[in-house]
Amino acid sequence: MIKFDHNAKSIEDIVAVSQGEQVALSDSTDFIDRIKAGSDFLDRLLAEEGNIYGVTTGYGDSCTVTIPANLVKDLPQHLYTFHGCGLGELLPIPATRAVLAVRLQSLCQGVSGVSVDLLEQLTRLIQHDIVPLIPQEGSVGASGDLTPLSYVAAVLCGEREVFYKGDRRKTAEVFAELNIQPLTLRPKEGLAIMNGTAVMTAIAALAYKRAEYLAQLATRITALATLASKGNAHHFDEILFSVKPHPGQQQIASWLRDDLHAGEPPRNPQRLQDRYSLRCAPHVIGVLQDALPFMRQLIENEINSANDNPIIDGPGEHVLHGGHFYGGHIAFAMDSLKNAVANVADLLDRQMAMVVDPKFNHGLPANLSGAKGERRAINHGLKAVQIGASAWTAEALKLTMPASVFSRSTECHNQDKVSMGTIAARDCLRVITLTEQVAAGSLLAMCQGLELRFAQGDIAPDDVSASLHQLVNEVREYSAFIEEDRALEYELRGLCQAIEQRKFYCYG
Ligand SMILES: N[C@@H](Cc1ccc(O)cc1)C(=O)O
Repeated sequence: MIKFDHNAKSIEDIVAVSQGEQVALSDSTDFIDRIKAGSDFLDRLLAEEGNIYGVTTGYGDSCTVTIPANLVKDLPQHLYTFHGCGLGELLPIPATRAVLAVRLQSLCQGVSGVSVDLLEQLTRLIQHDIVPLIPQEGSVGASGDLTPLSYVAAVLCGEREVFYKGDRRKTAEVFAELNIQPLTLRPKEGLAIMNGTAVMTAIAALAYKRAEYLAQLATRITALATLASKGNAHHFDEILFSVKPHPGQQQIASWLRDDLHAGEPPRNPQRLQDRYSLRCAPHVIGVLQDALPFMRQLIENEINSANDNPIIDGPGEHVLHGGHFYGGHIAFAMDSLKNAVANVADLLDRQMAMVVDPKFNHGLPANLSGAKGERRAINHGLKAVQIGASAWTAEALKLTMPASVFSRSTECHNQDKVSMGTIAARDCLRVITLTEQVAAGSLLAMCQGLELRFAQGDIAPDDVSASLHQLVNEVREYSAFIEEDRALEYELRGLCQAIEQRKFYCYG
């Protein structure tokens, strides 16, 4: 159970909610007073001065338009209605639950001028697992995720559609069934829901966890690849890495040493220098590992921020106009993360290319085929999986073009510099999915390679660390050693799902 109030939430909290963890809204008087201070101040200001941006004016470039008093109450509904123009695929359900949690956390900071009723309604959606249908496209990520978040606003008010208990339903029907009253948005509340970075930030939180796991899994795959290709474990030597003090890179090298039991480096190693995809693995995966703490800081700061405009300082009685809906930090995090992750895809793809190729694999059969005798002639082992990995890697690399550099001036040049953070986040998630596919193919190849070494008597099973045996055993629950050709799609899909769900035990 995750309690929402003004206290900070971690990436892990958001991921837990995305996966179904239950939530509650704090009922502490301190918290409720904090929220009420903002909405009460807005009420007073409206009564006394009668002029607040986005409440009695049009939005964005239309802020010079004055709203007649009798139409002020209709304005929030117009905001989410005219933004109901999202296109593209729907956001998956877990990501949408994360969006709800991220927006709730931002509004809980108590500086968006919203009512406790609104926070309760948002909490109710998560509690009943009522998930708005949100089309993914149409946000420039700087006036917040206005268009996708309009779907959250509309659903809170009983409009548009939701997923509920596995079905796509009209929100109004589901609310009626559960006796939930549609919300009528108060002045400023439409803006408060929509004028922020919740969609890109939610996707970023999910991407972070998967990328963090990929750094570990790629390390363990590299250990298997080193054994399968008779590589030199002393490339990961402790003294060697002590003189290049990137902590993440050192961590990867240390994990590799543990997995490979590498002891004192021999004076005359048989193989002096492996190719870079083995020798420089800590230098490639290490970039991702070293980037993670900074990525976490960017994402968690955004989760715990008031990303809205205007900011309502209830106790101090200020309405502060700014640009906190601008998703530049998430855009940078996602543009950078996808680059670091795609490099890991490329590394694994190169390792696989080496291990399946009898010109480079130091004595393993072509394509790692496990077939025997004359049947070798018709069996092609992992040939097509390796071709697939090349395609998945190319697609991942192609998507590394930064989105943030494609800022367009939009909305009558009011939004003349925007973040494109949501596009960056969606690309990052796609790059991660493709890299997980490459990792799945690599797992098949490296487990097969190691077992072939056992069969050929090149390596004694007892000389291999328990951690690597455990990974091979776990992989074998999804896919057996390949002796005769078989169509591997469903086994690969199973492995991909297991990777996405972080099922294979890595380094704790
Ligand atoms: N994000 C804008 C408000 C806005 C809202 C909706 C729009 O369609 C455009 C602009 C601001 O706070 O300044």
